[in-house]
Amino acid sequence: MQILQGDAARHALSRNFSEIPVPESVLARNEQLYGERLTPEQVVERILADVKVRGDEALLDWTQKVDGFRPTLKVSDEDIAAAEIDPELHAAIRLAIRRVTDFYQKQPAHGWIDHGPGGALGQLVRPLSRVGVYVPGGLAPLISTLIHTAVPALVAGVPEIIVTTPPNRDGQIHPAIVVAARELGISQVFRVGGAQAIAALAYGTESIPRVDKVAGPGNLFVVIAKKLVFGQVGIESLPGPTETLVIADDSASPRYVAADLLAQAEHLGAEPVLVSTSRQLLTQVQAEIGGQLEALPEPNRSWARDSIQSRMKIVLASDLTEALELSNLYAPEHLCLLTRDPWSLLGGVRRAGGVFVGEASMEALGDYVAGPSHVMPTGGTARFMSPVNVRDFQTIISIVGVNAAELAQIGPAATVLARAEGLEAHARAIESRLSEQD
Ligand SMILES: NC(=O)c1ccc[n+]([C@@H]2O[C@H](COP(=O)([O-])OP(=O)(O)OC[C@H]3O[C@@H](n4cnc5c(N)ncnc54)[C@H](O)[C@@H]3O)[C@@H](O)[C@H]2O)c1
Ligand SMILES: N[C@H](CO)Cc1c[nH]c[nH+]1
Ligand SMILES: [Zn+2]
Repeated sequence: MQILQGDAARHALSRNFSEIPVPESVLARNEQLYGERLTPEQVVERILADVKVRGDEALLDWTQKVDGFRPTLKVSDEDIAAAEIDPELHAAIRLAIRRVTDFYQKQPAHGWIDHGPGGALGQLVRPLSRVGVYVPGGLAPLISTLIHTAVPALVAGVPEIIVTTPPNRDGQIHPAIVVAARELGISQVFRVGGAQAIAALAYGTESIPRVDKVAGPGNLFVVIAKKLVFGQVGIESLPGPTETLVIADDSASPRYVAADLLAQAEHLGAEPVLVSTSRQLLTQVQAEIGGQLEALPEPNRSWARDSIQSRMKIVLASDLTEALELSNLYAPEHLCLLTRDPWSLLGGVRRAGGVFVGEASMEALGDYVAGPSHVMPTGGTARFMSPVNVRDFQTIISIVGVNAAELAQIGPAATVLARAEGLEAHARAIESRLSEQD
C-alpha cells in the first residue's frame, strides 16, 4: 500500500464537505434495486416523500423492496417481556448500561438563575419530550448503540423514547436489543430501518409517533435522511460510517495497531488511517494486518478487507507534531494514541470525536463498556459536532427578570440601539416603562 507523506498526506486527509463519498458497491446495488444508478440522496428523497404521504404502507413497501420482507412494525409488549438471552450477555448489557449512565451523570447539565441586585437572569434546562433512537442493524445488530444513544437521553430526563432498528432476515429484531430496551425501560420498539425509519420518526405514521429529535448512527441512507429531515425535527449530529486514526511511534506494538485498525475496518464502509513516525512500524503493521485479516471468520473478513483495500490510508509523519497536525486536519471520529507517552499528546488534540489514550484503552472497549457514548461524529464533522451527550436531549430556555432599578440603568442604551435599527416600536416599549418610573 502506498505510504503518504507531506502534502500528499495532507491532501488525502482533507475532507470534501460538499459531497459524501459514495462507494461503488452502493451505486451497483441501487442499479439492481431501482433499475438506474441512483445516488443515495435520490433514493432517500423518494423514500422521505413517500413515507410522508403514505405512512405505514410506505414503510412496509420500502422495507420489502430493500430488505426483502414485510415485518410486523411494532414489537409487542408480550414480546418485550418474554425476550430472553444468554445470562453472560445479559450481565454485559447491564454493565454497559451502568457504566454509560455513570459517565453521563457526571456531565454538567443543569440550568442556573442568578439573582443579583438588578434582578434575575438565567437559563432553564428542560428535557425533550419525545426522542427517536435509531439502532443500526443492516449488517450487525448494534445492541451497544441502543445503550450508547438512549442512556444520555434518559439521563437528560427524556420521558419517551422510540426505538427503530432494521429486523434481520426472519423479520425479527435481535433479542438482545429487545432485552436492552427492556432494561432501559423503553417500551416502544419498531422493526424498521434505513431512511424509511428516519422518515417515520420525523413525520410520524399511523404506528410510529412523530418525535422531537432523531438520534443515532447509521449507514449513508440513514445519515442523508437525517440531514434532509433536519428542521422538521432535530438531529443530534451526523454519525455515519466509522473511522479510526491511529497515531503510533516506534514503541507501538504492530500487533495492537493492526488489531485496532481491523476492529473498526469490520464496520461496513469504515475508513482506517494509520499515521506513524516510524517507517519500519508502517511496514510491520501492514504485514500484521494481512495475517490478522486472514484469521478473521467470514463475513467479517470481507467487510474488513473492503475497508482496508478501498479506503485505508497510511502516512509517514516527520514527527509527532506533524502527526497531530494531520489528525486535526482529518478530524477523526476516533483518535487512538499508541505512543511512548500518549498523555503528552493530548494538549495538541484539537478535533476528534473521542481520544483513546494508550494500549489498554483500545477503541473497541469504548464501543461497549468504557463509559462515553460510542456515537461520535464522522466524515470530518468533528470540526463542529460532538459525541452524543446529555445536552443533545435538552433545550435551554433563557430567563430575563430584571427589576425596575436595572431597567433604569440599561433601558436607555436599548432605546438607542432600537432607533439605530429603525425599530421605533421597540424603543417606545422600553420608554413606556422608563417614563412610568420618572
Ligand atoms: N459513527 C458512529 O458513532 C457509529 C456507531 C455505530 C455504527 N456506525 C455505522 O453505522 C453503519 C451501520 O450500517 P448498516 O448498513 O449495517 O445498518 P443501518 O441500519 O444503518 O442500515 C441498514 C438499512 O439501510 C437501508 N438500505 C441499505 N441499502 C439501501 C438501498 N440501496 N436503498 C435504500 N435503503 C437501503 C435498509 O433499509 C437497511 O435496513 C456502519 O457504517 C457503522 O460504521 C457508526
Ligand atoms: N465503532 C462503532 C462506531 O463508533 C460503534 C460500534 C458498535 N458496536 C461496535 N462498534
Ligand atoms: Zn466498533
